[in-house]
Amino acid sequence: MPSLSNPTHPKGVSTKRRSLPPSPLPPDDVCAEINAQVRSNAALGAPAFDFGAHVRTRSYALHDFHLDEFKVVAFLDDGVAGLLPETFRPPSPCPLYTFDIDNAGKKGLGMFALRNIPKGGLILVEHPILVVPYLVGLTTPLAEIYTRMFDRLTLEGRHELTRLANSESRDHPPSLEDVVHANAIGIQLDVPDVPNPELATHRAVFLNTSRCNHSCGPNAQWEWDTPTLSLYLSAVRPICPGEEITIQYAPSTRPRHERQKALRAQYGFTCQCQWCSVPSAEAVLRSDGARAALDGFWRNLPAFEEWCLDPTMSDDTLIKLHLGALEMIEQEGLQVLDREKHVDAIAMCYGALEDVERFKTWTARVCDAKVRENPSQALVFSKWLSNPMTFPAWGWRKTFCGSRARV
Ligand SMILES: C[S@@+](CC[C@H](N)C(=O)[O-])C[C@H]1O[C@@H](n2cnc3c(N)ncnc32)[C@H](O)[C@@H]1O
Repeated sequence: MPSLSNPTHPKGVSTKRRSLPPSPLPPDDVCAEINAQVRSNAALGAPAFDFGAHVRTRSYALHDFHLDEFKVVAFLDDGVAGLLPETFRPPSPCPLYTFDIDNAGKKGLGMFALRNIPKGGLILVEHPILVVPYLVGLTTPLAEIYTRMFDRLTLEGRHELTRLANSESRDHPPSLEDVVHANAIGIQLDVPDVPNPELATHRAVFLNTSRCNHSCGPNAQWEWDTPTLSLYLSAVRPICPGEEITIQYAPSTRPRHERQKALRAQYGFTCQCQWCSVPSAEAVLRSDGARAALDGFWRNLPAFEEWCLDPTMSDDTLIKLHLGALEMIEQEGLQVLDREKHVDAIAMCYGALEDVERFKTWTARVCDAKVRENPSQALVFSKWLSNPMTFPAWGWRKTFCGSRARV
């Protein structure tokens, strides 16, 4: 694991600009196919993408970033490279001895916890070894670009990179392109505000995080941080020593058959996670139902203000819905879905019902959760905790719908 503790790092030296010549315009059918793929991919956020214009306006260069002892090689659009900070800030210190890489059975290798990791606990902080655009707007073969990148890595970096998993393609020996595709994590870099900008999504390969297998009920999540050029991996629920540390490669609220289809199409494997291996058709139905309900939860939920004003809804309508969501999150291992929003909403409902005791219980839970991630918000909630009547919606439901049975 590289040490990440030095002060600031120079941005790194890029090689000559336009290290690859601009491409001729690709054939119409190629453009149409890529346009259809990119436009329909909600995660890329580019519904009007135009590959022809993309290729015409792209100019790339290779960059080396020397961060402490670690070398990052990036192939970047010039506009994107120009938006990177002049110096990268040092990331938070990396916790020691949180994980090991070990055998994960049919999934190959995996990452396993070496000690108890609390919910929200940092598991690892890591720079990528390679960064490439999600879609390279050049007709230069990708293999050529990857070879150039590979040649710039340190000996140790090359060794580690080639030991990562390959995609499951059986029809040719694994190439660097296979390794990148099997191991890349989609990070977002800033793009210039110009017509036909580069896509913000980039593929980044990490020597440790790329060992995390996928789970449809993952116990960890990552966050990308451009100012430090690093990824932060943290636990979304408590993790025990020996437990495998997993992340999600694709959103996990779709039904099982759709999740499996997407993972096969995008990554070439059949998911073996515990949530895909439930024992019976009934269990699959139950799981799919819960995931569908969570997927549409916020879209289908009556607004808090509407509930406060509408006497035809019962006092516990929203509370029951949020408690149900919390139960489904536990059942499906979907703590990645921000359960705190439900806790927050339940506290608000009790405030609107002037239920001091329950308002305090749930607000205390909100405070606990926010202390780490948003201390200034935690302060506001702790003010409401010590004096519930300062909560802005205090008694709204009671005022508008009259006094009703407590829930
Ligand atoms: C990013 S790598 C993860 C680490 C990998 N297992 C290794 O040995 O280095 C992705 C590959 O791991 C395997 N994998 C990850 N999650 C899996 C899962 N839930 N079920 C089956 N295989 C999985 C697949 O072979 C996939 O192509």
